[in-house]
Amino acid sequence: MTTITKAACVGGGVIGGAWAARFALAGIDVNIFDPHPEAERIIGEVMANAERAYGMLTMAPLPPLGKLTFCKSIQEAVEDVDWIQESVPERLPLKRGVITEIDAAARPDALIGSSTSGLLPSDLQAEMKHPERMFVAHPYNPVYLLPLVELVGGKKTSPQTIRRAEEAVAEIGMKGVVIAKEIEAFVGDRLLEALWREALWLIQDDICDTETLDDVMRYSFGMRWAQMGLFETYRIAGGEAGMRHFLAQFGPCLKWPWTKFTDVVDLDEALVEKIGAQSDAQAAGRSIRELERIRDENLVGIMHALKASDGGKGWGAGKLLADFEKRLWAKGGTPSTAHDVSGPLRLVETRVNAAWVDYNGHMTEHRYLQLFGDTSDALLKLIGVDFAYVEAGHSYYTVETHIRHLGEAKLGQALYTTLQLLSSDEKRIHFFTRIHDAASGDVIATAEQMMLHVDAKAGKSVPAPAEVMAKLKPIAEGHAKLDAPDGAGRHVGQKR
Ligand SMILES: NC(=O)C1=CN([C@@H]2O[C@H](COP(=O)(O)OP(=O)(O)OC[C@H]3O[C@@H](n4cnc5c(N)ncnc54)[C@H](O)[C@@H]3O)[C@@H](O)[C@H]2O)C=CC1
Ligand SMILES: C[N+](C)(C)CC(=O)CC(=O)[O-]
Repeated sequence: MTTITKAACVGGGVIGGAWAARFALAGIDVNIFDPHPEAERIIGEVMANAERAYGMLTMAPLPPLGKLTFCKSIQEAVEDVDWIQESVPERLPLKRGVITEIDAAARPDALIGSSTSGLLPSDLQAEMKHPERMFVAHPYNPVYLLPLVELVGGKKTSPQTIRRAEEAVAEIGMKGVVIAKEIEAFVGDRLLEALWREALWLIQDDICDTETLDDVMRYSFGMRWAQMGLFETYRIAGGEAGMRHFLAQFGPCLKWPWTKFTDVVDLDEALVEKIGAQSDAQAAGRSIRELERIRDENLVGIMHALKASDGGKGWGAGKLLADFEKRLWAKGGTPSTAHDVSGPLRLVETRVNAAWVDYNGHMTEHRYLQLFGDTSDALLKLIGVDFAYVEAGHSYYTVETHIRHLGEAKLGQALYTTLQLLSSDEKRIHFFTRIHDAASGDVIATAEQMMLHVDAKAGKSVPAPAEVMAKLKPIAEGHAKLDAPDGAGRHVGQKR
């Protein structure tokens, strides 16, 4: 299994910055080289949006955020990393020069992916000493949310490189699709170019403006394409007779004058200005960062819908997200060292991200419950109730929660949680969790909760097995010596 422990991004614009966010959110440290004087600010803003998006995307325990290091040269950025992603502007001589420089400084076993949207990998690797480890890894914007990477090898790329790349991107929640033969623009951009060319003609010929064209897409086939591609969609459109009927009915239309595919519109000054003005009007004053946030919210919603599809098994990008989360749950929260049971267990470290903040400017209610839930999940992992245990048919369910809010948590604030067992037996675990401000240690919220051990299929509580009880025992014994927490056993009510 190929995993990336450290990555480098050469070029940190729209795509390089979002690659950096994808890596960092998967817990990978990233070196960045980009000569742009404001690269750090720009990537910082992309990171903020990406963290906000992941806060909405998943409740699975993300690894600690990878560290971003801004480097002064390509050599410094790439010399000690496993994966280098080149994302400099789309010009062959520039890209080839940069990739050749990366090749000279990188470890011979490091993988080198190019974000190019259409250049041939054979052309990019032409001057490399170790071309066998170079390939196209073409992502889609925003790279931190859209999971696809087209993996395209050149004449000198080894099959092993493509296999390693496929494995490595899977580990960061992406779907590597291997393109069988190199061709300009690969698969995705060939399709997009065809659509884009036709769209430009429709604007040039005053058939519609940019907003109308976008409405035609987003209220119709745009919605379809997130969940089924062209062929699966058209199979259904063929009715009960399926694809063959569809081809018989609509195949001949391709010969009618419905498209102008062979002609490329002349993007002269007038057309550029026309599209620019229509696009400005469509944006209605929203900044690019605002539009990115709206786009991200929509994409997260779509992925959540797809995750619930096919009777809960997940579909397409939603199934991929579910599988990624399984891996995060399997890895996350697993204690690396034995816990000291002479005090409350310190279990979760986190930071308030933008998606957690409400209109009052502080962490919103349900995110407290999420943190309490993450903490009880961490306790369960500690006593052997992990993903495999749950899949085998048993689990703990929370049956009662009492939360007290004692302070506020603001955007970016570092927090940690501690958990104290109050009592336990074969069926029940009664416990008290505190959320602390990481800087001062002050308690900002507490929860008293009860969990029941259940047989999930039978839908009833049953005694936990001996191996779980054996792991629970030392914690229970240690915590039996502690004073009852202030606030335990409280109920909601006014003093009369
Ligand atoms: N923007 C998009 O929607 C997509 C772009 N791509 C591909 O990603 C690549 C980058 O495109 P964008 O990020 O959109 O461009 P961009 O213009 O936003 O970013 C390019 C960055 O490269 C930096 N740069 C220029 N020369 C450099 C050098 N010698 N070394 C290091 N950095 C250098 C620039 O300062 C800039 O920050 C292109 O190959 C493009 O085809 C791929 C998928 C989608
Ligand atoms: C416009 N583009 C060719 C750079 C687009 C892409 O390469 C993929 C995308 O994200 O649309």
